[in-house]
Amino acid sequence: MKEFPSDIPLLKGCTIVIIGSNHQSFHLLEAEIYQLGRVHRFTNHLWAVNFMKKHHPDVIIVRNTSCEITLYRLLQKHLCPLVTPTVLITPKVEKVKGALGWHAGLVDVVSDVVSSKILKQKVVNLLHHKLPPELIAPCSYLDDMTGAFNRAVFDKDIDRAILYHRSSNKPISVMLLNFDYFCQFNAAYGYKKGDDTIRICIQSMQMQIRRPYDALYRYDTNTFALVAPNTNKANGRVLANKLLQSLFSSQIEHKNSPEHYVTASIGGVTLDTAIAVSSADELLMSADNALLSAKIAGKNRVAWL
Ligand SMILES: Nc1nc2c(ncn2[C@@H]2O[C@H](COP(=O)(O)OP(=O)(O)OP(=O)(O)O)[C@@H](O)[C@H]2O)c(=O)[nH]1
Repeated sequence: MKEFPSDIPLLKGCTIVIIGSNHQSFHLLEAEIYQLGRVHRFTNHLWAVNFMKKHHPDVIIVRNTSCEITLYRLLQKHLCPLVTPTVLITPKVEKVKGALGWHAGLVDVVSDVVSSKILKQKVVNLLHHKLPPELIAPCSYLDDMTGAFNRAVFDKDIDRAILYHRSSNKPISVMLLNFDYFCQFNAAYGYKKGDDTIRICIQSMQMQIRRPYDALYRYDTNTFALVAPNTNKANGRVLANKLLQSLFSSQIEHKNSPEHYVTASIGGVTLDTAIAVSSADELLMSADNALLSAKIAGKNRVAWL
């Protein structure tokens, strides 16, 4: 078998993420991968997802005997389709092959009895065929300023969330969060400080969002959307209040706000059996109306429809 030399410039500095249990037999299998570039290994898939949001890997290898499908769904949710080639190593190749993931960047499913040399060669081939960055850039899925998912991802996810609700009957809470008195903030501290403040606030809110399928998106300028599947109205309100509480307790000075600190308002709506909406637009209009009620009622609060 002809091998690509692994020291050619293309492979230098590549980033490979391996996700999966930390068993000794896997170390043997993965040993050759470590020669290819910077390898980051995670046993916790959420840590891996957080890492990958910041440092876009060139290849992902998922290795987990018990829950490949759950793990893969999670990757599918958090990573932009087709951007990062993903190889799944599993004892159940045939089962997984027919299941899912192909449209989301999965390029190969290999058995866990594959040899380490073949695995390495597969990864090298992927690195060679990876799209150049200028072609990948338009597929970006994160908002550059805050690291939240961007509007394009939101538009797809909200439609998917509504379909999921229809087929499962499980509730979905959707919130719109808008910073208060932000025009005055910019006027007092400058636009650059305004940008930095939005970034810090959103990053600290991300820490409060613990459930893996909850996601935060930049919806429009200084408005952010949170979609929380399997979350009823009561729990949605709890989460919204937790976010506002954490923002307020950060005590970021805002001398032109009556609260003296940066605050935000949230409008929420829960899609459940009591509410029938025909489209994402209708759902978002309800969340927007709730946001307006929170603003009219005095800001720094949650209003729910
Ligand atoms: N620094 C900064 N400012 C932004 C950004 N996006 C929007 N803004 C500013 O936010 C202000 C608009 O926010 P609005 O929510 O419409 O109005 P507001 O002044 O916050 O008033 P309320 O929402 O009623 O409290 C404008 O001054 C925008 O320039 C951004 O990315 N960075």
